Amino acid sequence: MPMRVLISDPLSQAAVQIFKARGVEADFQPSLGKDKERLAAVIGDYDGLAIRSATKVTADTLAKAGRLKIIGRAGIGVDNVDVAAATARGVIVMNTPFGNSVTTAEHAIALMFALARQIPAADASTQAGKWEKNRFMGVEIAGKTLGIIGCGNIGSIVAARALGLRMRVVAFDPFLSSERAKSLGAEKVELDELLARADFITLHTPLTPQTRNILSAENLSRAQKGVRIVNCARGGLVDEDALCRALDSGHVAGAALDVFSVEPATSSPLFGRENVVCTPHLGASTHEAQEKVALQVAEQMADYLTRGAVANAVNFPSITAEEAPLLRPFVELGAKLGAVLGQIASAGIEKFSITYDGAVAEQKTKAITAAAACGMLRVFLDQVNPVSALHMARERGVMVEEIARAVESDYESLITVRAVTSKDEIAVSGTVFHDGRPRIVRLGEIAVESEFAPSMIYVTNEDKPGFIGRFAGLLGDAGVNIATFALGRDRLGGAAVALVAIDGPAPPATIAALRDLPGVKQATALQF
Ligand SMILES: NC(=O)c1ccc[n+]([C@@H]2O[C@H](COP(=O)([O-])OP(=O)(O)OC[C@H]3O[C@@H](n4cnc5c(N)ncnc54)[C@H](O)[C@@H]3O)[C@@H](O)[C@H]2O)c1
Ligand SMILES: O=C(O)[C@H](O)COP(=O)(O)O
Repeated sequence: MPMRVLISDPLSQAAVQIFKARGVEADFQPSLGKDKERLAAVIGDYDGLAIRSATKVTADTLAKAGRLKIIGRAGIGVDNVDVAAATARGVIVMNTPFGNSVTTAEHAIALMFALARQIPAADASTQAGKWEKNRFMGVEIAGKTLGIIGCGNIGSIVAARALGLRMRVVAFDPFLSSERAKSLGAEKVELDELLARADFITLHTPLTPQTRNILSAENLSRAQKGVRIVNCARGGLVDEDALCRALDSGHVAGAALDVFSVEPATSSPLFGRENVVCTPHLGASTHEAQEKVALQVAEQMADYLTRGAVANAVNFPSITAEEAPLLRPFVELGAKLGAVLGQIASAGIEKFSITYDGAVAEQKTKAITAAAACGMLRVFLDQVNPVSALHMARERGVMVEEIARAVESDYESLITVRAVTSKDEIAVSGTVFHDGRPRIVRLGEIAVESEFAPSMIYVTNEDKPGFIGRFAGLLGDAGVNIATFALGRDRLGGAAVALVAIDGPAPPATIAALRDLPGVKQATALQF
């Protein structure tokens, strides 16, 4: 069945062409996203959902999206998607982090000029035939200080443009290094200093618990009298009621807002003021930006749906289309090793660790770790996939640890999964040979080499004469055909393991009988 994608927001039609060219069916319904009920009614038919900011993907919507594998945001902010709920359901959420940055930075600069020269009000007055030349006295931008709150992709582009306009730039961003600030030509400052020095403040952070109301009543009062504020990032960064009061008192000389705490913003106490300029979330709305984000999101989504490549996902590590085939055998190995661990564990798993030795340590190990955790959890849970596995492990209190070491071993690449249970610690190691087929090479500390088969029996026993004959005889008497038989022991007369591939699932009665054989410590049926 071909993959199907729903485009539920007004993306450029270029996205449809890309999906088609890549063999993915695309349904272009650009206003559907605004209608929650209709979206919930149809979402179950799709493997992918391509959106902008109007479609809200809630946990309820996701609960109806049984087939959904990926949500692609043609833009930057994914705050209209319940990413935690998507992750828990194993749905990849990806965005296009750079496609509209220049356009949005340009909108911020345009809004700053609109404020400085009161262009919207002057335009309305002039077109009303008033010619009020003396009414609109502006402020020059050159020589003024611009305070940038959030100096990531868009903030840095704004900084570069502002320096070109001969402004001084100060930036507050806890994740901006002084070196990076210097290379941008900006001065890194704390928020209080920015507030005290800026003539214009522009916001470019996501909306997070830390940034919500970052321009609160208190912080607005700390800003210079006559400050002008631009918000082209997210509604909620500025306390809108406090801003109204600061505009009323004249402490804030003007504000230009592209985003609002409630959108669509069809009424607001901020509306109708001469010194307030508003646009309807137009930051990303240029032909160029929309073409870029639509093409990029369609490419990324098609790459994932058809080739397993992951780019710009906010809830999964990136894997390029070139890396995907190289990674695949290790992902398969990880999943199978995890499945062994989950099936042989005799008590609840408290900690899961995975160690990468040799060449594999250079690969995208996070994807392998996710697959291994998924393999382990799938023994206990139906609804888990590599995207949701780490979330589900954490939710169940299982600590996950990943260790990558460039050490040499007997194998070019060696992966060891280990589980600490409430009773003991168990470990399984494996590798991928040049034939691309994963193999088990160690169970605990005992070397034993075996390929994976759909049905296997795992036995640990005391190394005593006659055991193998009794074991094979019991299987023969039960009509269980042995395909391969791998044995290992730590020392003569010590602990031994057997890994037996059989043709068809092991009958439970046979496993029970195996457990009764003298010297057997554990007998477990394995399924892959
Ligand atoms: N109006 C629009 O149409 C439009 C268009 C594009 C992007 N945006 C929004 O603009 C925002 C910024 O986008 P970006 O691409 O620059 O993102 P980005 O991730 O590159 O940059 C965000 C910056 O904010 C900083 N930050 C985070 N928490 C902070 C805090 N508490 N205080 C100060 N700084 C903090 C981060 O360190 C980062 O450098 C996003 O929310 C995005 O959704 C809006
Ligand atoms: O985060 C973004 O990319 C912007 O808010 C753009 O939103 P839009 O795609 O709805 O214009």
